[in-house]
Amino acid sequence: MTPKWELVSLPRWEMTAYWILSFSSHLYSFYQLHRFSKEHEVSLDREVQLERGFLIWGFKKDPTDFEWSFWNEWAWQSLLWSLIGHAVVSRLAAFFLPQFRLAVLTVYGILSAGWLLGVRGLTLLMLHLSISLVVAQLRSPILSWFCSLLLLSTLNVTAFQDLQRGWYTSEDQYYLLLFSTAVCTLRCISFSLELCWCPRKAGGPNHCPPLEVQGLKTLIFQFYKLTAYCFYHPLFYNGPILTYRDFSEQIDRPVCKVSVVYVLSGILRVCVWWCLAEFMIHFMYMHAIQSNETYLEMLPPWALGGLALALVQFFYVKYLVLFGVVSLLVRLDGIEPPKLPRCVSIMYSFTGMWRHFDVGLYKWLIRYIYVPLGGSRHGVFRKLVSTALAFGFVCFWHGCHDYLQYWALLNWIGVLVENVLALFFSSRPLHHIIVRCLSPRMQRRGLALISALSTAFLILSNLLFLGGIHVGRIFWKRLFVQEWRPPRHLG
Ligand SMILES: CCCCCCCCCCCCCCCC(=O)SCCNC(=O)CCNC(=O)[C@H](O)C(C)(C)COP(=O)(O)OP(=O)(O)OC[C@H]1O[C@@H](n2cnc3c(N)ncnc32)[C@H](O)[C@@H]1OP(=O)(O)O
Repeated sequence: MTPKWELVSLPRWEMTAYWILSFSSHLYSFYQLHRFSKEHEVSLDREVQLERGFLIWGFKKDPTDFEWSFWNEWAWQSLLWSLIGHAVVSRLAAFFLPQFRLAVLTVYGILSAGWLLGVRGLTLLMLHLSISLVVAQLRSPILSWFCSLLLLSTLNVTAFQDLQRGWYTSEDQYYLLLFSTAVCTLRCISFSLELCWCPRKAGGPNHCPPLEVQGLKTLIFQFYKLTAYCFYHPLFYNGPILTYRDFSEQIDRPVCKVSVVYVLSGILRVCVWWCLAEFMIHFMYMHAIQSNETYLEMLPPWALGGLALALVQFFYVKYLVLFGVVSLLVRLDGIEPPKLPRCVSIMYSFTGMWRHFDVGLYKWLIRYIYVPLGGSRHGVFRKLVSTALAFGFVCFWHGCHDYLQYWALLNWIGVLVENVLALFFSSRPLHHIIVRCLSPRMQRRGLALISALSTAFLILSNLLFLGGIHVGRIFWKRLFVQEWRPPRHLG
């Protein structure tokens, strides 16, 4: 058996010192980025049209984070009201028609989706669902996968994109359809694979709702279940993703009694996160700056660090808001949502990052890709392949752009290097030497030192995801190449 590392805690004064150092360097680098934003406000305004700010008096606001502006606009326009409507309908149905609650929620979900996506958008989604269900009748996971990937790839075909754009008066409506179709595909994959595996499972009726009996009646019943799962309103547009198994096990539970304090504290928490995200884009124009290479080259070192931190922190706070709102509603329906993302500033490894950031997607990837391909229990080669295909799928699902391919490759390498290092340091002779030469506290400090390297590459790879290739390239050049070169003597 490989020996295990036991990590002890460090003295309290030392931990306090690290927290203070980390916190103050965050704040100082944000302040430097703020100064840079203010100094270049006029030219940034000319380039990206900063908006009139409202949160802090006299400040402008950087509106160039597409996802944030997009969901905020939809939220105020309609989504907030339809989500509140869902909560009311769900409560009323639980009270007056408990046995038909799922049917009521399904009708509500379909009507809400149709209201925003139109009849043609709704028909497209129903077509995806029907095709997936028909293929799943063959009970072949490979065929189901093939069909889902084919459906997913249609989202990137220009002719289909143009056709769908033509259905709407605004680009935003098209994007709403695109996002909901992409998330729906994940649900279709989940449903189809559960259906394929169902007959083989010994789980009994709890784990295996009556999907395995053949016949038209069953097919209609399955379609109803799939529609209820895909059109469940709180999770419909943007997730987080729940597997069909988790959804079907929990949706029939009686809705929980709501304490007003619980709801109000949940709403308050989301409002605080929303204000924090808005504060960040009023205080620092990080998205406008990252879109222009000249600014990236000009940024002083602290402001450059501040930019990287601000980009990843903003992404985290954004997802606290987006997932936080729907998680609150989902919990009121008696369903346990995936945990919210963990703060990115306390992440120090690739492995940990993906376990704790989008927990719903992680569980989905583990259940439908990683474990079926062997995962970590069938040798190194299977682990290499399973990890590659997990990242490969995420890259494909996001559209397979070139910067996503680099992101997936770097993350794959990152996860593998961490696994190799963990094996290396746990190997008997080395473990023995380390335990003899280093005190438990020094072992922990050593791990922290190694993790610093991992963290640096983790930030770099995710900057590629958030900003594209040019951002990754300039950060690589400025932080990893230039900063480590010995200074040249003049004269
Ligand atoms: C100071 C500032 C720092 C900032 C820091 C930067 C942060 C910057 C953030 C910005 C964020 C931007 C960008 C985000 C944008 C997206 O959110 S998109 C991202 C979507 N997510 C991904 O792409 C992640 C893809 N990768 C993964 O999900 C995981 O790495 C993988 C590939 C599944 C591997 O997971 P893993 O946990 O390493 O796998 P492993 O431990 O081997 O196995 C997991 C479990 O399965 C079990 N298992 C494995 N194989 C088997 C088997 N054959 N049979 C049964 N069970 C098995 C294991 O026992 C284990 O069980 P538990 O220990 O959990 O009980």
